[in-house]
This record gives sequence, structure tokens and C-alpha cells, in this order.
Amino acid sequence: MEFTSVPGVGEKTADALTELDGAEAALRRGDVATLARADGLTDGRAAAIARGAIRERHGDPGGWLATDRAREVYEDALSLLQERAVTGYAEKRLRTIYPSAAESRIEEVREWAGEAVDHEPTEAVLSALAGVEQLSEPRGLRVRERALATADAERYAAVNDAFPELSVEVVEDTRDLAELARSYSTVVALDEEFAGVDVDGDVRVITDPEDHHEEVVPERLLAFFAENRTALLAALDVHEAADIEPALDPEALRDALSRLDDDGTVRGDEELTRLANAVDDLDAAVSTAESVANDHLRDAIREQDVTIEGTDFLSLVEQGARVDSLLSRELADEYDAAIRSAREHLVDALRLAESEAEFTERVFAGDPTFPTEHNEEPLNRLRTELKTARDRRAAALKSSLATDLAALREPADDLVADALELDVELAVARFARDFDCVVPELNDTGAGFAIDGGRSPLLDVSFEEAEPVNYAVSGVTLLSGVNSGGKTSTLDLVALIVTLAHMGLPVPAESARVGRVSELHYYAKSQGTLDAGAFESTLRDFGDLVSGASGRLVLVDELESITEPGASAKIIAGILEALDEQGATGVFVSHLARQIREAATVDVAVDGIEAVGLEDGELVVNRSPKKDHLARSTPELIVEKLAREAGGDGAGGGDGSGGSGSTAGTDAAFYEGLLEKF
Ligand SMILES: Nc1ncnc2c1ncn2[C@@H]1O[C@H](COP(=O)(O)OP(=O)(O)OP(=O)(O)O)[C@@H](O)[C@H]1O
Repeated sequence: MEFTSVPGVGEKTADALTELDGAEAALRRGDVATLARADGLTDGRAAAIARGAIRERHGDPGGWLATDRAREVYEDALSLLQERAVTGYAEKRLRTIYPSAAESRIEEVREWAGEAVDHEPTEAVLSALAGVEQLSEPRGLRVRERALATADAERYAAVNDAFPELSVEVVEDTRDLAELARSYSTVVALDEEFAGVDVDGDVRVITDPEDHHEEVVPERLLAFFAENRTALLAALDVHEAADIEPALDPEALRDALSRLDDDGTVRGDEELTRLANAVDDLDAAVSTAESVANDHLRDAIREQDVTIEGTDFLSLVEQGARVDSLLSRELADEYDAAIRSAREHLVDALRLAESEAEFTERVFAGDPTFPTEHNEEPLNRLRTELKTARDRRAAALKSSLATDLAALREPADDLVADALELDVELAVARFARDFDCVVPELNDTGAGFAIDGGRSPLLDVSFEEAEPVNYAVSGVTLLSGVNSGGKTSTLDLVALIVTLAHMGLPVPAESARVGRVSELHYYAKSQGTLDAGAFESTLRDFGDLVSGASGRLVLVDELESITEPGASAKIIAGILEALDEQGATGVFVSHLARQIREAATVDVAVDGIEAVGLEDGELVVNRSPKKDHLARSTPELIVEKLAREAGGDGAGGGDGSGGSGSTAGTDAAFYEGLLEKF
């Protein structure tokens, strides 16, 4: 695959991806965690590249999130999803779900999410997921007892790369090969010409080592499974807890892992244990066997009455302390018995097999002596015999276990990938459950939106306290309302629902209909009057906005604060006119709704978030904007309240506050006058 064809991938990144194992599959799967392992790629870049690949597949121009505030809302939505993922993998992978204008992309995710929300996020699955992580390849593995040999220099380079764990040697001829076979337990010759040559030692010919990893370097597979044991078993638990079909036979994996030690060796083989112990205990056992024989002889000598002939006695005296002949004559039987018990001890202590036991005949043998000693040379031969048998056994076991594991290697990748993917799906399922989500209806471009019972998880109150909001807009509208009535929160809710819908995900509402939009332009409230430069650049932004492509959703929060109110109203009116002509959908929150409407040459719709009364000095608000209704502002409400009280109307309207400032006796006309000005 040409990585440079992916949007955002330059030559350098393409090189890094080429170096990365499985980069293409990772791009296809949106596996950000794997992509992030490429040299020099951060998680963020890896996610951007994965999104680039998706965009390319769907012909998606990107840029749906057109403003900072729109991007913030997306990031907030993403955080809510990521908080519900257990694994780092899923957290990263969720970044590939992004809002798009491409119908095929949205459909793809909708279909996926439709199945995802059916998963039951049980405690058992979630806790099993905690143990799952991406599988890692063992690093720095070296195998010293085996070498590869070839007479072909080109082959040498390729094999050297393919088997970094082994020494690869160039051999000219059979003599070189024989020499090599003396330095290694096993030599694997790669050239056909070495087939059938007669060389001492363990020399095998394997011409296609790349297809026989389990034989050439079984340690690689063993180390891989040993290193990833926890993740693999956890992935099995996830499948069992979630009742989904695993990519491999669980029993086969569990059985293979039970035969594998953490250091990558084979465990549980009695014969290997016997041989390894025999090698380790050999010297100690021989020394004990000597003691056994000598104790036996000492006892025998002690109990023996020796009659010695004069000539023998003379020869003894003449020869110094040599008693061997005497020993052999007088105690031949006892000596045999002592030697026998020494051999038996060795055989028993080391649990020697019959063929190995034969060596003990020569380890303890020869003319009777006291104290008796073992023979070094046969002992060394026994040692070599045991070591060779141990190494052969270990190699055969490794190879056989590696053969079993080789069949599980690819399914193991799938097993873990499926568990991790389930985590991504469960994050969506939990999001949908936690925020009472529904699958939104997606309509044609320009159809506006209609939200029923929308509840925002982005409020500064808990989700349980979020009051449901109904709001529908088609075309361009102004949203008026009391201070702190929830205007900004309504824009946030609309932005969130429209963004999630364009990500292909369920939305937090009882029902929602969302017209497809090409871009989301959401402008947050400005923090105060802008200086001339900032004001100019903001106006330029809106200039670009109104002359841009159609089908946009434009959400603007109190644009009036950028400059003085009179000018603001005119500017906003102008923008609304242009957007209206463009057929865009837009909601502009403003306290200047009346002035803007007056300044506009087209009919501008105005919706309002109304205060339904005052309770304990607090406004009671209907959070759902009322259609075609200019809501009174908070100052207007207060003036109205004062006018009512001054006019002898009492503390009506469910006020109940009483408040500190009773207006009784004050000039009702003043408040009436003020009220008329609104
Ligand atoms: N749907 C809702 N459910 C529960 N609480 C809400 C809801 N909407 C808003 N609120 C609460 O009201 C507070 C004020 O909301 P918000 O800032 O959206 O009002 P506003 O009308 O934009 O205010 P201002 O006119 O000052 O800009 C929020 O901080 C939140 O606590």
C-alpha cells in the first residue's frame, strides 16, 4: 500500500509506517495503538492518520468541525466515551470515530454502533478487560546453542534479518560445517547441497527456515506466548464472560500455556526434569556413592580377621603400605559389594535410565583399593551423555510445544484484537446506557434539527439533574431568554447531538431528527468587547462563513458582546440574512433579538427560553425554548415584578420571596414607565 496516499502522511511518516509490522492492517482497522508504535508517531498523529485513511476510503474532505468550540464539544464527547473504555487501546481507537459529512462513513459507524449498544457491559467482562493489552513481540531474545549456516552470501543477509535471535554463519564447505557443529548443539544448514552430508553432531538441513520458525527458532514462539500469557488468558476470560466465540480453542491455548514456563522454557516434563537434575546433582551423587562404598568397606575390614602368610607380610613390609593385594584376596567379595552399592546409589540418586546406568560400571571399577575412588573419564562421559540427552529433550519439547503454539499464533492476535475491539464497543454501549441515548434519525441536508427530551451530559450539574429540552429549528433563528436560562447549554446540547449523530453514534435524547450538515460552525461567547483588530478578524471569519459552502450548521453564542450593542445588532442581522439566503441552519443566542429583528430585511424567527416565575428569589425556567417567542429578559422580568408590587398587585406570580425591598409606597409610575421601555 502507498502510505503517502493517506491524507496527512508525508514521506517520513510513510517510511516509519513501512518499517512497522502490520501497519496496513492497523490502518484498515483503525488500530491507533499499533500505528502509534511507528517511529516518531504520537498517539494524536497516529489517530489523525487512521482518520485520514478512513476519510480516503469514504471520499470525505474532512474539516466537519470548523471552529474551536465545535472541536471542544467533540473532544468533550470523546472524553465521555473514553472514560467508559477499560483499555488504553480502546481509548486510542475511539479517536477514529469522528464527525463526518460522508454518508457512507456515518452509515458504517451507525451499523457498527447498532450492534455495539447490544453488548451487556457486565462487571465480569469489564474486570476481565482490565487484564487485556495489545500483544508484544519479545525483544532481545538470543539463542546461543543453535546456529544457521549457509554458503550463499545473499541468503546470509536475508536470514540474518529474519532470525536476529540466532547466529548466522557463512560456511564454504562440509569441513566448515563440521567445525561449526562442534561449537553449537544444533546447526541448521540452509543449502540443499548440505543434505545428506556426514558430519558429527546435530546438523539439520532446512532450506525454507522462514516457513519453519517453530523448528528453527521455537524460542521465539515460546517467548511470545510466555510474555503475553496474562493478556491472552484475560482475553479468553473476556470472551467467556461476554459469551462470544473466541478465535481459537480455549482448551488448546490453556493447555499449551500450562506447559510453558514464564522464562519461555517447557515445564512439567518429568524426563527433562530428571535429566536436568541428574546433570546438576552428578558430582554430589558420585561423592556420596564413594562414601557409601568406603563405609561399606570400612565396616567389612573392621570385622575381618586377617591371617597373613609370612611371605606376604614380608612383601608388605618391603613395599610399604600397599595392601591392595591383601584386600583383593581377603575381601574380594566385600569389595564387589561395596562397589555395587556405590553404583546403585548413583543410579538411584540420579534416577538413571538403563543405558545411562551402564556408565556407572566404569565409574566405579578397577582393582580393589581403600579408600576407593571413582574414575574421572567415565564420569565425564556420563556427564556428556546426560547433558546431550537433556538438551535434546529440551529442544524436542520446545519444538513440539512451538508446533502447537504456531497453530495458535495468528488466532491469538485475533483473540486479543476481538477483546480489545469489544472494549471499544462496550464504551459506546455504556455511553448509550449512561446517558439514555437513542439512535437519531438522519435527514437530508438543510432539514434542520428536532430534539425531544434532549439531556446534556456536558452540563455543570449531574446528568440526573439535567432537565430534558425539546428544541427544533429549521432555517436560521435567534434564541432569546433570561440570564442563566440555559441558552448556552442549549447550544451545547444541539452541538453535541448533531456532532454525535454525524459520528454515527446514539445521542442523549428521547428522540432526535438531525439534518445532515456539511460543517459545524459553533462560536462560543466572546469574553468581552474586542479591540479593533480582533473585531476585524472575527468579522472576516463570518465573511468567510456566509460566502462558504451550503449545508452548514451555525451556532453562535452572544456575538453582540464583541462590540457596542447598536453595531452588533446590525452586524448580526446582516449575517442572518446571508445565512438565510444560503439555506443554512443556524441558532444565534442573543439578548438583542428585538433590535436584530428590526435591523434585518428578512423575517427572522425568534425563539425564547422563558422564565415561568420566581421562586425564593430564583427564576424558574422552562429549559425548552418556546418557538416564535421573544422571551423577556431578566431585567424586564424584575422591572415587571416591581411594577406589579408597586401597583398593589402584591407579591404575585409565585414570587414568594418577599425580598428585602418591598415596593409598596414607591412610585408605581416609575416602574410602569420603565416597563414600557422594554
Ligand atoms: N437543561 C438544563 N437542566 C438543568 N440545568 C440546566 C439546564 N440548562 C442550564 N442549566 C443550568 O443553568 C445554568 C446556566 O445555563 P446557561 O449558562 O446555559 O445559561 P444562559 O442562558 O446561557 O446564561 P447567560 O444568559 O448568562 O449566558 C447552567 O450552568 C446549568 O447549571
